[in-house]
Amino acid sequence: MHVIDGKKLADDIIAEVALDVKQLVELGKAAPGLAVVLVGEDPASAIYVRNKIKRAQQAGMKSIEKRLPVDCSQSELEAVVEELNQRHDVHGILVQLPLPKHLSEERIIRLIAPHKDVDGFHPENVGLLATGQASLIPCTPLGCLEMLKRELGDLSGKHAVIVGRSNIVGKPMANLLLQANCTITVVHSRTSNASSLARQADILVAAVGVPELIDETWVKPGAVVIDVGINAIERDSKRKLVGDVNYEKVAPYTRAITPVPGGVGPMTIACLMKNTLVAAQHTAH
Ligand SMILES: Nc1nc(=O)c2c([nH]1)NC[C@@H]1CN(c3ccc(C(=O)N[C@@H](CCC(=O)O)C(=O)O)cc3)C=[N+]21
Repeated sequence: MHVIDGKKLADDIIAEVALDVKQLVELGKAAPGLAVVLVGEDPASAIYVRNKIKRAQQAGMKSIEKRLPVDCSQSELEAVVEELNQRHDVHGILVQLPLPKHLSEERIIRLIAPHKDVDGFHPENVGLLATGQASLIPCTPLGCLEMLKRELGDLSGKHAVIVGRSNIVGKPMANLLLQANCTITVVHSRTSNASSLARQADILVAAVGVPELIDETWVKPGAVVIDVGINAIERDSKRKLVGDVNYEKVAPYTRAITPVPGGVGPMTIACLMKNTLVAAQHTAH
């Protein structure tokens, strides 16, 4: 068994991106700009945004933050996105999700210019991914794929079981792995025999947001386990981050496993920087 070091891999990717950014700038182009839109103040997003700002700096990118009050209106938020769509110094736009209940995520995502949609959530990018065409690919699944390829090389013929069917992880993960010639099973809350299906997996991706749901009864010995969950829980009156996988119980049976923290999280941010670089490379400015 070995632990996949997402932090180290993310550091390597950021260093590569930084070199490419330097080249762009030497060619007389503007440094890639990444805009993050935050509605309201939630402590978990605060950590995420802080990490993104730090990584953008390391990569030599320009980082722009737009903060809106939790009670802002749909049209106020739309005006911010429209302004960012127009700005030549902004190559990537990320609207932090989830949005407060009174705002429509679908309408906001549709409004983001597809070539600036570094989350890969716009229906145009979703459709391109589903049909195997180049696109901006959601950061978390992209980071997971990178770790899987480094671990296993060619993924052809592997059986991947994905736990969770969200638009931001489960569904794009299934499409990406299908593209990589895996056989895909997606299990979710209505699946009757989820753990026995999971036990057939060569690759198990957990993305449900239920702390430590996956124990050793879900895992075939020698499987590669990717834990996407980042759940803040309280244990022994201390705040702690745990994944969707019960790491202590599962790790001994795996070929390789990602830890939480230090696994998928840092890779998500590294892929966000990579997507922003790609978006900048594809524009004339
Ligand atoms: N439009 C949108 N796109 C997102 O990608 C998105 C989002 N909204 N909303 C919130 C979630 C959450 N998310 C995280 C990414 C990295 C870490 C991360 O870097 N975690 C580190 C550090 C944790 C820590 O510092 O304590 C780790 O797991 O090691 C965490 C959380 C992206 N999200």
